[in-house]
Amino acid sequence: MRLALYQPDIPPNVGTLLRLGACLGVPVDIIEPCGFPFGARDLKRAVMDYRDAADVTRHVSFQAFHKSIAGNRLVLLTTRVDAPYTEFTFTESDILMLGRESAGVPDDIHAIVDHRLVIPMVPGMRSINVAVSAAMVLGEALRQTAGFPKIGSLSETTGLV
Ligand SMILES: C[S@@+](CC[C@H](N)C(=O)[O-])C[C@H]1O[C@@H](n2cnc3c(N)ncnc32)[C@H](O)[C@@H]1O
Repeated sequence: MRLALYQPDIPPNVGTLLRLGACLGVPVDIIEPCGFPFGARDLKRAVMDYRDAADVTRHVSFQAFHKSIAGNRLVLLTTRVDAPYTEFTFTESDILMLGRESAGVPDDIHAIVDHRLVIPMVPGMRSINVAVSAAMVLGEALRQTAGFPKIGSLSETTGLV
């Protein structure tokens, strides 16, 4: 399982997602251009010292990213479909892609992904925060594929939170 962030706009969201990936052992792909310098202070504040544990790959473009994942299913989380993620069968090699906070993904990318899933919302609500969306769906995907780290396999805690 991997997470992919399409041209993220908001540094604290990226920091939160890198921390999530570090804690769950899930690599994160960043599809550039980001809407901020990658070393932004508020990204560092959100990722804290989990940055070194995060497995991050930055791609210069969607095309470069797409080429690098050939053979894996690209699963887009989007508000524009009516296929709930709770009814989807995930596989270990799936890549869960999140759209940019301001605009999701463009139509051409929406059209070429392998699967599109929604987190069902109350009518009239626009969208859920991107990091919260990722956490919800990643949790279900890891549960289905027995992909969570094993309890007891984690290294000793540092005393930091
Ligand atoms: C703030 S939302 C972007 C909203 C944007 N207007 C759109 O239509 O995608 C950022 C990203 O979070 C994810 N997201 C937010 N709410 C979601 C939902 N209910 N179902 C699936 N993905 C969601 C999507 O990947 C989305 O592109």
